Amino acid sequence: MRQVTIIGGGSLGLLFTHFFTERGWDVHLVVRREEQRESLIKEGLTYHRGGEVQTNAVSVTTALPKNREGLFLYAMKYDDLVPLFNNLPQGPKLFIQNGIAHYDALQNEPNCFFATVEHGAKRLGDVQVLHTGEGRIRLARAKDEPKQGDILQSLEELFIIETIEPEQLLLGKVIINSCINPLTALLRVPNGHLVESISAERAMREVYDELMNVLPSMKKHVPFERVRAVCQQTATNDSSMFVDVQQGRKTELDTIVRPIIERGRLNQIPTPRLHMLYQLLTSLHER
Ligand SMILES: NC(=O)C1=CN([C@@H]2O[C@H](COP(=O)(O)OP(=O)(O)OC[C@H]3O[C@@H](n4cnc5c(N)ncnc54)[C@H](OP(=O)(O)O)[C@@H]3O)[C@@H](O)[C@H]2O)C=CC1
Ligand SMILES: CC(C)(CO)C(=O)C(=O)O
Repeated sequence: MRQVTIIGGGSLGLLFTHFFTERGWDVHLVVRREEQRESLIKEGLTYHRGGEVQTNAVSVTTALPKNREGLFLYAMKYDDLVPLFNNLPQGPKLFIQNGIAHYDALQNEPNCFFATVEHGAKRLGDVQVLHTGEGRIRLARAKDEPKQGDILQSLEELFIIETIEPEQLLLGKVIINSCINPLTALLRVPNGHLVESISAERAMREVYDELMNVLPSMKKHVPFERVRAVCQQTATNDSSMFVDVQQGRKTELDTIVRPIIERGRLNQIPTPRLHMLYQLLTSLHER
């Protein structure tokens, strides 16, 4: 049977637990808190989508079980992933975080795969997840990567497996997130505002142009029109960074914006706008 171990029982971890369970996989979830483990054992995991509600039993522990085979899917945020870098299992590992700092750290590690998730999910407490938006799950398989035939093939029912460098795939999302997330978080507006206000759109364009100075080869993959389209398609959504700010949580700036500033610094390309956005948002949780 196809086995997957999902580490992290937050919004995406619970969504993927549901996705794999309903496709008949042997799923095991690793959560951080005993309280969440007990609730999941007692109540199962409930998935909500529109009017649809499904509850399934979950196999769950607070520590990574020994002797699990198959895929290990890491579903926590970047900051919580960093302490695990030195203790990753040997088998195939899949990372679905936004941003790119995890790729920068793990790119030379064997058996690591990287995906971007365009679905939206919101955890409703410890045992319920709301599927807020459908989208693609794109998994990068580099051209020169040794064949991981079985494991990648078995993911095809859920993921789009693309022959693309993981860095290019992740940068595509980083560009969109860098244009939209910091500005919406600072202005405290939903995504649509960035194309509804002339001045906000100009500011977003300036951020985009600065990103393209650092990543010129990405312009053809993510033209400015694509960023505008995401703002329009998600017009009423609050970006994840705006939600983090509303809830007083640390944002994902260190994996979304900071790696671009670093790439600029390495190539002597100034990034004053990104630097300013980074400083302003960082200051919010330094109080
Ligand atoms: N939510 C979404 O719609 C989307 C999210 N993403 C990306 O996916 C990543 C995860 O986001 P999301 O699911 O929303 O985040 P959440 O904050 O909802 O969930 C993260 C979960 O990881 C758990 N966790 C942290 N450290 C560990 C650990 N060492 N062992 C086990 N569990 C751990 C947390 O536990 P605890 O509950 O105890 O804090 C929490 O439940 C982010 O990079 C995000 O940007 C990408 C696309 C869409
Ligand atoms: C695409 C976007 C901006 C949608 O809100 C997103 O991924 C996020 O909020 O992090």
